[in-house]
Order: sequence, then structure tokens, then C-alpha cells
Amino acid sequence: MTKDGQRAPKDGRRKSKERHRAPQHGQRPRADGGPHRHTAVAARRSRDDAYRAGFVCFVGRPNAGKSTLTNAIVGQKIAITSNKPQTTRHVIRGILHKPDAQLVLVDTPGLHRPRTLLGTRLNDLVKEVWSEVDVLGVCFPADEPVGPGDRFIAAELAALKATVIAVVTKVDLVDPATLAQHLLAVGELHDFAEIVPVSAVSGHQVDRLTDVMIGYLPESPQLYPDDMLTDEPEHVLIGELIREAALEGVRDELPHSIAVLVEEIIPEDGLTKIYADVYVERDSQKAIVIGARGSRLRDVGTQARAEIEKLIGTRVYLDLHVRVAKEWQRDPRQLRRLGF
Ligand SMILES: Nc1nc2c(ncn2[C@@H]2O[C@H](COP(=O)(O)OP(=O)(O)OP(=O)(O)O)[C@@H](O)[C@H]2O)c(=O)[nH]1
Repeated sequence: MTKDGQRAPKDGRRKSKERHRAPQHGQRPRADGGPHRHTAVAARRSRDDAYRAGFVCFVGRPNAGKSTLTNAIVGQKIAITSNKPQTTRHVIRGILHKPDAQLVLVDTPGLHRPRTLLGTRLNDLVKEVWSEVDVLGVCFPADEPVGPGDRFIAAELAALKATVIAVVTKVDLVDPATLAQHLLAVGELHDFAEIVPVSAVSGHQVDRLTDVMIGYLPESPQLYPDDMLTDEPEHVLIGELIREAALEGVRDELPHSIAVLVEEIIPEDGLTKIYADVYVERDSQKAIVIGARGSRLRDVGTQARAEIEKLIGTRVYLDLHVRVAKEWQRDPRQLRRLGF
């Protein structure tokens, strides 16, 4: 990036290729799983046990712990997490492979009362996913009392065809008596098929939750190849890692104003060059993200680069550019451009 924020000419840069192509959520993909599929799974399966596969979605109010739980189940950092509500914007899918089952996790933004066009789009997205999955895990954080946000979600559950399970998250943060009371309060919200307390941080009951959810999946052939952990395109995952780094330590109102668009990914010998734009809504926000003499943006770059290197396994050169897209959360054209 040059001093006035302009980029060098784009000559010679190739557009990135998406690594995996897979069907949209809810849509059954090819039974042969495409070119990477191993045949070993079929052989491992015992003839008596039905193989189960299907889609599971965690829902819940913002900050309920959905992304952390998704990561704990899939065992790799796929959905980004942060302690700011509404971090998750994209539907990100993690895939858990077991000898007798395949559990496909769809991660959604928290459902909330919308205040902007972005809010409305996010809620529509959440409901679209709900109508397509086999199991819905509604997350209730154990360290916060059941409140209006939870009741708002519970009221939306009645008409669904999916099996609805209550997941009481973050149980490591409360004592047994508080947990017991919380479980009772949750039980009164809806006629859940099961109520499972878990801690994604300590790992407590994560395996049990997985088994419970698999039990409610339909009998089905394997849906995805054995080695696939997510079918999100690489540029989306990279954009999310940059956004996560940009959210670190900024003022509370800023997270909702940050969006990231990865423009180009250029693999070279052992090095991947990544060019990305960080969008904010106002000039004042741009100054915050860049920091004094660019110090903050440098930190964001350093942190994001380390995470991206873990994800793609090569050294990374990261070029970040901060741009202002005025009021992008309310502007349909801008929202489309930013992928919403
Ligand atoms: N102690 C503890 N903290 C947790 C646990 N699960 C999540 N958290 C923390 O809670 C915060 C929110 O977690 P996320 O997984 O980002 O929540 P989310 O529901 O995906 O949030 P949105 O993206 O806003 O919808 C983060 O700071 C997590 O580290 C848990 O089991 N124990």
C-alpha cells in the first residue's frame, strides 16, 4: 500500500481459485463425494449399524458460544470467534467425520431484532438455514439468565421439521446449583428433544453432544469426502481471519462496521500473496483501524498473517488496505458487493 492509500497496479496478479466446491447447505451432494472421496469409510462400516449423515445448525442469541462449539466439535479453527456479539456473518460449515456418521455443521449469525438492512438479511439467512437442517442445537449460555432474546428464538422453533436440542453452553463458568436452575428455565422454553450441558472451552460433554446429534441424523450415504473439514471457499476463511484480527481491541461500536473483502490470492513458490480490503463506514473509523502512524493496522496484519499461515500452510505476504464504504450496512448495492 502506498502512502495515500492507493495500491500499486494489479498487473501480473491472478485471481484466486476456490479450493473446494460443494453443494449449498441442505442440498444433498453427489453420493460419490467427488474426486477426493475415499472408499475406506464404506469398508469400515459394520453391516448392522446404519451410516448417518446430515446437517446440524447451532442457533442462539449473539455471543452464546456457537462458533466456539463448532470449532470444538470439528477440532480446527474454522468459524472465527471473538468476545464481541455478532461476530459471525457468514454461514460457515464444519464437517465432523466419524466411522459411522458424518455431521455437517452450519454456523449462522446470532438471531436478533434487526435494526439495519444487514440485520434483516442476516435474520433471513438464519431462517433459511433452519428450514433446511436435520438437527437444530439452540445454545443458551449458562452464565446468563434466560432472557427475552432466548424467548424470541424459542417462539420461532415451533413450526420446524428439524429435531430441536437445547445446548446449555459455557458450563465451566457457573456452579452446579446455578446450572441446575438454568437447565430448568431452559426446559420451560420449548419441548426440546434433549437438553445437553457442555463447555467448548474445557471440552466437557462435547463428545456426548456430538453423539446425541448424530442419533437424530437420517440414514444417509456419506455427504462429503473424508478429508474435507469445511467447504467455505478459501478467500472467505482468509477474510474472516483478517476481520477477527481487525476486531481485536477496538471500541464496542466498531465491530459491526468492519467488513473484509479478499481481492486476490497469488500462490508463488512457498509464499502466498494476499491483497485484501478492510471496509469501515466512516473516516473516523478508518483512523481507528489504521492507528497512529499505521501501528494498529500493522498489528492486525501481523496477527492475521500468523493465522492465515496456519490455515493455508505457506508463508504469507499480506497487503491490507482500509477503505471507507459510507453506511454500507444500509446500502443494498454495497451489501451485495461485500457478499451479503
Ligand atoms: N468460558 C467459556 N467461554 C466460552 C465458551 N464458549 C464460548 N465462550 C466464549 O464466549 C464468547 C462468544 O463465543 P462465540 O463462539 O464467538 O459466540 P457466538 O455465539 O458464535 O457469537 P456470535 O458470532 O456473536 O453469534 C467468546 O469470548 C468465547 O471465547 C465456553 O464453553 N466456556
